[in-house]
Amino acid sequence: MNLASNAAMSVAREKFFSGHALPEGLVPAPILRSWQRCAERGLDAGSTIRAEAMSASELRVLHEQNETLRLLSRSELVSLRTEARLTDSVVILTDAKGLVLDTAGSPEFVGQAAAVSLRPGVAWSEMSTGTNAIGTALAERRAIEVHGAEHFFEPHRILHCTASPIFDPYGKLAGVLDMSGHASAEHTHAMGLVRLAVEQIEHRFFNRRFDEMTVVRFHRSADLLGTAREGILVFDGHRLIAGNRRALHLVGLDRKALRQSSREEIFEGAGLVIDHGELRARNGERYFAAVSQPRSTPLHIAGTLPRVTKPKRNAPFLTQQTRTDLAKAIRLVNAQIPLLIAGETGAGKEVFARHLHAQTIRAGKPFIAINCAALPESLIEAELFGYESGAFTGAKKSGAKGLVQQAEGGILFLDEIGDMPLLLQSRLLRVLQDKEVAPLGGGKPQMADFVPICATNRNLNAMVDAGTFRADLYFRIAQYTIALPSLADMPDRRDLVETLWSQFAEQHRPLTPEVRDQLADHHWPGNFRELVGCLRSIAALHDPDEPVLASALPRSGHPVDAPASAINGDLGSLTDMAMRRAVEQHRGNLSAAARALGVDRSTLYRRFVWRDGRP
Ligand SMILES: Nc1ncnc2c1ncn2[C@@H]1O[C@H](COP(=O)(O)OP(=O)(O)OP(=O)(O)O)[C@@H](O)[C@H]1O
Repeated sequence: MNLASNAAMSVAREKFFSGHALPEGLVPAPILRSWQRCAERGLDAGSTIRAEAMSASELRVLHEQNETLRLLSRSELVSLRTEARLTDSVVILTDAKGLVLDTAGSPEFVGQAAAVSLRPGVAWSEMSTGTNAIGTALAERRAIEVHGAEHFFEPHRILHCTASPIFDPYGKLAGVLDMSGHASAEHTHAMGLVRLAVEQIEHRFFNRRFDEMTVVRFHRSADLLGTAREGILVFDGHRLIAGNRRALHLVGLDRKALRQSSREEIFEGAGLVIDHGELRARNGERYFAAVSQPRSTPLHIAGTLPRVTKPKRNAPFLTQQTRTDLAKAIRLVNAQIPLLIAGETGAGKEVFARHLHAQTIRAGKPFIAINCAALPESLIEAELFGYESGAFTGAKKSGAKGLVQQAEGGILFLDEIGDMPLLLQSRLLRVLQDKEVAPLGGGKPQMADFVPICATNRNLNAMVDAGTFRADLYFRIAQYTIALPSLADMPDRRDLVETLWSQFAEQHRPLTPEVRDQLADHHWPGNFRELVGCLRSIAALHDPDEPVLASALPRSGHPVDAPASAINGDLGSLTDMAMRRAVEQHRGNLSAAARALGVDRSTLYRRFVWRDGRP
């Protein structure tokens, strides 16, 4: 700031703080609005600022509450740190209330910044710290620079701060990224750098959990699709639920439209048509577009967006303990620490692992599941590590990528790890140790970046003692073990039955307390798999308006009284009947029958192929 503007600022402050007049035209409008807000709240520019710092344990809680934001911002903080060191500045990440989470940058300036309380745990909202880039960006909900004496409080005159709010995909404030340096230095690029970094962070938020939505991504250049420069709109059925700045700008909307506007309004309103990978606007502008549909809906790009109904993918039922375990597991996976999930069959080990994956920083990357018990021993090695052309008789000419390589950047879920043959255990151990994998047939080793999550329903410790499981592999994969409870050990089974029923039979009448209690008290050796299968079958066999009678439920030795056709037998036969009916209707096509019933194909296999020996 030059001498003339310094003088103008002195006049402006004098006018404003003496209460004589509003210094309109002498200070930028957003700064003046901020001064007014501060004055209205009774802040006194001449008083000393009391910055209340947090205790170490309070700061730990704050960090935990903002774990996702911190993770998604980490690489931006690291890359801006270099720039900050060059300009003798500091980069600051705050939460949505302006509480400082992390700082990085020039060690000298970090020291000086700490003297004016720019340190973790301190609040930089306008109401606590007066006009400043963090607080004012939050209040104005836009990027802002606050220079020297534009700060409300005198001691902050030494600062030049640039900040931008960070929004999550749903338009909610998630935090602020700020760069602060000496007011006397040049900060020409600060605004550009902060904006770019925030764009990256906001884009990273979209990598998470939109599998079940229709996501439209577009950009003028095909090369920039998939980068932070693309526009993104996310639809849940017909409703616009998420979007980034670029996309909202193109369709002439702001964040307030999220959750309010429908796909038809937006596309018709802006005259947009999606056709063969292109998004065309009424004014003739063309964009390259990629549309991803909910996982189970076939891809369809031509014409306007297809109508899709959202398939049901309910959040799993978790006990209080499992929720606590999940929070820990997210942190461990983010720190690349292998996990072991132990639990009886059907206790939900894979469901838990998938739910966990969706909440880690690897969410946008693959989740590759392999059941070590289901693959013939001779194939596991090739399946896991891939092979070069001609590696063995029957190998594909082109060779094949192994599951380990397919899991690149994501999670490799090794189910029934106790069933992995000893020889392969050594190979897996080497891959985990070296973080490198060489395809069969003498292929060149390649770096592998994945986090292994193993699952077992066997006692691996006992297997180690018996010499059937390698101790060194056990220590490697079981750095942290999560034990999922069997249904019999769950404290809140009534709640569980009600929740699952409302998910799988939402059209049906609620269960009566008597029926619910009987289901909750029943012993389910197949755990969730069995209970869920049973509830689905009951729902399939009952008219939604018909109450489920207690007599239709399992009680040892009690006949099952199903509606329409009386079946004698226990709950198993009720389930069997629904399954057989579905298999017949789909002429023996197990995949189609499983889809219709909403169960895994493996469930039908288990019941028909393994038990009866034929479908
Ligand atoms: N927490 C849960 N909430 C609701 N349903 C669940 C939950 N966990 C599992 N299920 C249901 O049970 C079925 C089996 O779960 P999953 O395959 O995760 O079990 P598992 O422990 O991996 O079994 P296995 O040891 O036999 O491989 C799922 O398809 C789902 O329908």
